Amino acid sequence: MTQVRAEKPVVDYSVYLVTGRDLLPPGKGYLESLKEAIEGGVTLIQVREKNAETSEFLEIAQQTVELCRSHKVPVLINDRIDIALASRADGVHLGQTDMPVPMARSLLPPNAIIGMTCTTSEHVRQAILDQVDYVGLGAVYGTATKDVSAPGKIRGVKGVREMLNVLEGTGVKSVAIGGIKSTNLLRVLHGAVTPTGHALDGVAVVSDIVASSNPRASAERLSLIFRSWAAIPRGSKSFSVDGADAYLPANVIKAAADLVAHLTNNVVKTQSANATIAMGGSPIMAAAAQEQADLARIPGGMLINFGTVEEMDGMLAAGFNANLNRKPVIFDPVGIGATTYRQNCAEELLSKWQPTVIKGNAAEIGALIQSEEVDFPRIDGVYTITDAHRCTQRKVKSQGVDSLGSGFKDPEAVVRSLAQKERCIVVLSGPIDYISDGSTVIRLSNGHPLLGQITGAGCMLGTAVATFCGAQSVLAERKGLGAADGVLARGDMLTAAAAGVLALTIASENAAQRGDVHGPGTFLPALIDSLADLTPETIQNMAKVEVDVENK
Ligand SMILES: Cc1ncc(COP(=O)(O)OP(=O)(O)O)c(N)n1
Ligand SMILES: Cc1nc(C(=O)O)sc1CCOP(=O)(O)O
Repeated sequence: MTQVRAEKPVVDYSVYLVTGRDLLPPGKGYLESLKEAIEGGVTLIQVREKNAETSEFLEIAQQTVELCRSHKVPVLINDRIDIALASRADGVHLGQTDMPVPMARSLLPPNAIIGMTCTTSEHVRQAILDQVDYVGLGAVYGTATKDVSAPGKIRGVKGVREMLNVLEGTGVKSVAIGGIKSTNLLRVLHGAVTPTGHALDGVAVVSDIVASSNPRASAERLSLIFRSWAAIPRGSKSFSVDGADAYLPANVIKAAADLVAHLTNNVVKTQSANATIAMGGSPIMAAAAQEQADLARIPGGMLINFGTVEEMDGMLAAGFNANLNRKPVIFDPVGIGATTYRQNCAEELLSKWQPTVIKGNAAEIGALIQSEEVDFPRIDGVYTITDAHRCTQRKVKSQGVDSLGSGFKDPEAVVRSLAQKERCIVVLSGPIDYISDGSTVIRLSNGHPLLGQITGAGCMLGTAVATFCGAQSVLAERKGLGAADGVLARGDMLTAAAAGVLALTIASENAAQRGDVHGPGTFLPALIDSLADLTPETIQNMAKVEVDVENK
């Protein structure tokens, strides 16, 4: 341990490599791999030796410290205070069953870095009391590097976010660990942010670097993603809002023949495909998991509508690959309130990928909020959602895939809250449509009652949002806007979601006015016609828009 330093070193936790010699590819030396990883951008090293005898562990630790000193990268030792002291490392990482932090602190020099593994919020609270320097939060995902199969060990991105909430205002740093790779890093970083903007200080990885035959390139990828993400100011808006005009169709573009991939239910496939074409998009109904990687490379939007919940593998792969390629993902959790199975599926999907937009009716949005808040009681298929802050009761019923009842007492608060929690745009459909990014709420009052008399109108709304978000992201990319790798979808997705809702609801008003429309049967084809006839000017003239910006 270097005794001369009186103050704690400033540690960059961003790309934290935990070693694992057993994972090295054949022919790759430990120190060779480490050096390349450091050159690629690793900022902190932990020597983790689960099978070595003390003498071997010490030798490895000493060699690591020597190499890392010359690169000015701090070294921590997993579990063993004695090895940390003997190798003059910068500190230790302790697990829940290792030596208690106060005892470790009393043995180590005052400037030693101490990190602690946390799997629950309670662990985090204790770590704060113990004044650790940082916490390792996980496991985020399953991993072959360590046995995390015990119940509750895999926390997902939401679990990490929950633990981050506890850290707010404490100054204790945090990294996430477990199954993190360059392919899911951006999704982890984006999802693990609290409503006030508190985010991870870094990510800890083993296999993504150690098992690589090119650890320099692997570290560079992780480092680039982390830095691009960190460069985006959290809490800042990607747009400025002066009033409703900001959402009117100077911004409302017609989709320019970009691909809109649909994983949608069998009931609405034909009409959703026709609606997409009418809006200028190019639909593909593609549900197989095996084709999602190819599809995601084509610019446009990705709609995941689980109306008939049959293709879970396809939906898991679709969102994951869309995130990977920065394509907007529109999630329509049709009928999620109807069965526990659907709720579990939504939970699984949202832990695997980050939606850009969640679109649902009152029952669907209510069910999603309920699954976020454990103390929302569910009573006989009626969701009684108690807002702990306001002590009000709101009731939204779910029956089949339709919502009953009048919706929420405070829809603005609901969409804001869900958007903040899920870190995406939320569209709550109904007689008035509410759209929020967690701060701004847009209210749109267009639409016609005939929309409620045809099947799949809600699904077509999802299609319209996906078409406009897809087109917006393609245009943003073409203009070179927001091309940083740190964003999951390029372009102003709030405006695009509003544009999609306006397109369908205004088209419904125009269709209903036609002389040849006598009821739902004649309304549906007229609606497709009206979508095809829409112009930005029509939307501009007919849109009923109000915007509410939250002043924090
Ligand atoms: C950064 C980081 N976080 C968590 C762990 C896990 O530590 P622990 O719980 O002590 O388990 P083992 O690593 O000892 O198996 C870690 N090592 N690093
Ligand atoms: C060492 C470790 N600790 C974990 C925890 O959850 O506490 S997961 C883990 C292994 C992480 O390895 P990889 O990056 O290869 O998935």
